Amino acid sequence: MAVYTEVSDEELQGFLAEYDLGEVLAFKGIAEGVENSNFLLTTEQGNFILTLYEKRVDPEDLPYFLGLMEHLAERGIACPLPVHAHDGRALRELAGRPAVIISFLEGLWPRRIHPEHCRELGAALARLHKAGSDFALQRRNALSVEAWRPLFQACADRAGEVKPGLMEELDTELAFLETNWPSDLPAGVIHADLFPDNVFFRHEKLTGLIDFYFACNDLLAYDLAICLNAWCFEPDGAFNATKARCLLRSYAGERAVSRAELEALPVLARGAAMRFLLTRLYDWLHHPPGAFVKPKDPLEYYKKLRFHAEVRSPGAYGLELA
Ligand SMILES: Nc1ncnc2c1ncn2[C@@H]1O[C@H](COP(=O)(O)OP(=O)(O)OP(=O)(O)O)[C@@H](O)[C@H]1O
Ligand SMILES: N[C@@H](CCO)C(=O)O
Repeated sequence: MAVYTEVSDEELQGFLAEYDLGEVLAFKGIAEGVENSNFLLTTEQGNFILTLYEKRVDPEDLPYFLGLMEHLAERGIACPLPVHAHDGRALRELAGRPAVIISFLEGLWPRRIHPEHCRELGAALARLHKAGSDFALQRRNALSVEAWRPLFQACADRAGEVKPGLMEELDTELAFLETNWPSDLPAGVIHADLFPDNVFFRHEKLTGLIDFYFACNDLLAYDLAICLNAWCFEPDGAFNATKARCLLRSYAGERAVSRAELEALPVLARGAAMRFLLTRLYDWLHHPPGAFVKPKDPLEYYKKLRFHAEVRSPGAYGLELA
């Protein structure tokens, strides 16, 4: 479960004295999530999430993530809003960690994806991209194509434990991606990790987007490719063209997708698969024995990578070139 740092009652009381949230009614750790420690905090003012940022979040990036949530929320995107303390600051410290209280979003993430979820997601992603277009801060994508070879090298000597011959195959694939990665497509703020567990729904209507801690400036269509991988494959590995069509068409209904973006979709989806394959492989090979967070399956993303490598035309994803 994702509570790496415990917070004592005294620490919590001292911390909350800086805010106008009233008395604490309940406080408990949240099991989901793997990166940070999250707590559900209920006060006289309602429900909130208290997050303590753990080692993998660079504190220098926090003003970008928090500023982005504020920027998007002000423009009508259903995302958490950081709560400011008396001194005006949202980013503070608790139990030796950078800490923030954010607003609580209603809804549940979907355990079984229906085409309607993908339709809702496509429109929300496009709105997020449009709302991010005038966000003033910049953050480079630290997990884009230049980062993949160092990650690959950090796994190279043990990847055969996961699948014989995997490294040889990934080496060839990486060389292809490094040569063919597009750079001249529309760019802006992307979420970069919009998996089902980061999107809340009620009765198939999208109610919120969370976890902006990989957000950065990169190609907008790359975000679409990440969602295609995370939402449009079945648990048995089969690609679901209906879900992809729903996702892409509803995205395109909100933000026009250029011909160049569509043509680049197969390579972007290969790259998106490589990114999550490598981070999962790294975590699989490097997680401490007995750690309570179960690493995610890297081979799920190997199968997605193989699928996209065979795609000859973006029509396979259900959007035709104009
Ligand atoms: N604003 C929010 N409103 C309601 N619930 C939230 C909110 N933020 C986080 N949660 C809850 O906390 C859980 C973990 O949050 P989050 O995904 O941000 O964690 P994380 O540690 O960054 O994990 P990961 O990057 O692995 O998804 C979510 O699954 C959700 O249950
Ligand atoms: N969404 C990521 C993990 C958290 O960032 C994955 O499924 O590999």
